Amino acid sequence: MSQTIVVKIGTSSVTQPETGSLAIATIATLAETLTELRSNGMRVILVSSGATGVGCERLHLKERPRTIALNQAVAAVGQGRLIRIYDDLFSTLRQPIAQVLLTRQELIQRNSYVNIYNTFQSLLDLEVIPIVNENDTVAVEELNFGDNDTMSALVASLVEADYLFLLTDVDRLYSADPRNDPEAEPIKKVVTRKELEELQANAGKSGSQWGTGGMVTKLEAARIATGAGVKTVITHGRRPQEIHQILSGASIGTQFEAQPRGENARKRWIAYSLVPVGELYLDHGAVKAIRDRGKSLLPAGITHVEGDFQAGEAVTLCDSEGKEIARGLTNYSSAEIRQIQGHKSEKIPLILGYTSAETVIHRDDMVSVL
Ligand SMILES: Nc1ncnc2c1ncn2[C@@H]1O[C@H](COP(=O)(O)OP(=O)(O)O)[C@@H](O)[C@H]1O
Ligand SMILES: N[C@@H](CCC(=O)OP(=O)(O)O)C(=O)O
Repeated sequence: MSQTIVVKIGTSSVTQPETGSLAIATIATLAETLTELRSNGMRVILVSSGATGVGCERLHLKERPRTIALNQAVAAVGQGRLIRIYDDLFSTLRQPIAQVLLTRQELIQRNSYVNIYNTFQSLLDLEVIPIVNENDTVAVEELNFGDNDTMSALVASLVEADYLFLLTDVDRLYSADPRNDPEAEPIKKVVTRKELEELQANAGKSGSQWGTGGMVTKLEAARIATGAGVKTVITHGRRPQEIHQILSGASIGTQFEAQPRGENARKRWIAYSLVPVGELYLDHGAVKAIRDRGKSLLPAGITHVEGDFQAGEAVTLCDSEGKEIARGLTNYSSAEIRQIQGHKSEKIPLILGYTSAETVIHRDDMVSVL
């Protein structure tokens, strides 16, 4: 079976830091590298940022737009220009590409998530390189990604990629932001979940002027991707050709080992793509049953409900101290759960006048925190 690789390139790499104009040499080398990988039989997806940055340059704006409407308008200007450059370069190399614009909303909806999966498979079977970006022009504020790091990890999980490359404007992750701290130590390898969580706890929040995420979102992307069995590498975007050496085992960038791809695809969708809209607080017995024995959640173990949600939406399950232990899709709305919490399942028809399910969350619809 051929390998699948997802390469994400940030605004800081597709544009010139001084002028904001397109970094043509970088994009050309990236196109050559990805075309070579494709010709070697790999399935390749490119996630490219830059719509807003390129739109700003086209419209002579000196900084990123501060209002949503302006950002959406500027991204619409830049995206066309960006894809045109990619199409020109890849066409010269006789490599067909496709533009795929996604929103978080579509990755939350199970049916559109499955549709996106099928579309990617068809494009990859056709030996096309899909070029993905967030559909900034229609994304709503409460549910946008903002940066493409998280989205590229969800795409890598969706297609069960072997590798995710996060190309940025530093050569790897450091113990602190190297722009501000000359003593920052390079980090070459991250092997365990615990090491990754410690890095996440220490990560600074600053990014470059045009990028949005900084290292915080790259570490979150690494958590999602490695949890889905995808090896993840943070490396310099100005040298895309190094992807070849990394695939041959060279120690370049920061390399995160993949965890075993344990959960099935639907459970990964619940764990990473959904955005929980409420919280259920559980008593000690329910926490133990779920965490240690993988049981379903019954109304008897619920002590408190936060938020307003409908049946079928995603919620977080918390212990009595508010620590998340799992998340899942609820069979009842928040209003119904407030009535049945603390009661045995056989009381549900007496209280509500009907029963939708014995469980509030069935174990098939639940994942423990990864
Ligand atoms: N611990 C760190 N190690 C490396 N870079 C860091 C770290 N913390 C913050 N950064 C900053 O993150 C920036 C890259 O993030 P960002 O600008 O969002 O890039 P991109 O546009 O590629 O997504 C770097 O220029 C660097 O200044
Ligand atoms: N979708 C947006 C991504 C914004 C952005 O700057 O992202 P990144 O450079 O990946 O931190 C765009 O194309 O402008």
